[in-house]
Amino acid sequence: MISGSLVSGYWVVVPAAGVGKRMGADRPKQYLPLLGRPLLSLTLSNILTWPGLSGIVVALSADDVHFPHLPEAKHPLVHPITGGAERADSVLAALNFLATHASEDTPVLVHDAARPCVALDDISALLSEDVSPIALLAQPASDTVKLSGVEQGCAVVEKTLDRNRIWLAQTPQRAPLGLLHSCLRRGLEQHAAITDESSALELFGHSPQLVPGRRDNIKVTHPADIVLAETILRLRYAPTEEKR
Ligand SMILES: Nc1ccn([C@@H]2O[C@H](COP(=O)(O)OP(=O)(O)OP(=O)(O)O)[C@@H](O)[C@H]2O)c(=O)n1
Ligand SMILES: C[C@](O)(CO)[C@H](O)COP(=O)(O)O
Repeated sequence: MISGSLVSGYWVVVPAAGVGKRMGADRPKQYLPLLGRPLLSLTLSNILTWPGLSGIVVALSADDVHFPHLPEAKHPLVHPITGGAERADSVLAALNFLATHASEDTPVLVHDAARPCVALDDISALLSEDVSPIALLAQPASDTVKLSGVEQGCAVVEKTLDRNRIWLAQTPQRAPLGLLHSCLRRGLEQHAAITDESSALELFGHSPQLVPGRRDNIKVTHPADIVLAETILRLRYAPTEEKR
């Protein structure tokens, strides 16, 4: 149960400039059909329902020819920009744009285009005034977690980790615009390995709050994830009687 009011006036950055190597499809995975609609269209239309949204900056590949055909491309709150070589570069490009359009204390949520299933109750949890201004959705580990080593070319167990301290990071990840912009820019200048916004903030001593997220906020990465995401969305939006 979410207590307290929700943060409003935030912007959402959507990194959508990837090529989807692990998907191995005939087009970037963000344009593959889910329930008959391009994945990115589902994610953007989901975000456009979030309360208190000021705008969306979507980072696209320089050679993206699909985006203009999405209905959301014409939405006044959606601002396309050109992304970069890696996800972090795309997020930085979006923050460079935002820095000329919003104040440094504006809350920013970064959400993967590849996560169309994020639920509104998770967004409300992340936007709660009770939550730290630097926070991320994450799934507490429910399986036993192994740290791997290599022996004779095979992955072997090096040790079992305490799963009570293991969380699988999701998105959105939230931070004030100026802080995230500075940490990401400086982290990339230092050639640090930055695979999410939290890791850029951690580089400079920040400890983002972990907000428990639903297991069905999956990142569509491999071919099997398409059917899984469609099943999640069908169950999410099916009429009540069909959910039994
Ligand atoms: N240069 C990049 C690389 C990735 N992304 C985005 O970051 C999100 C998460 O990245 P991932 O799931 O790895 O997507 P891809 O990089 O496309 O996948 P792959 O690694 O299989 O190529 C995706 O929405 C992707 O479009 C991006 O904006 N810019
Ligand atoms: C940001 C992220 O979704 C958190 O789990 C993940 O790091 C993205 O990784 P990817 O390799 O860019 O998909």
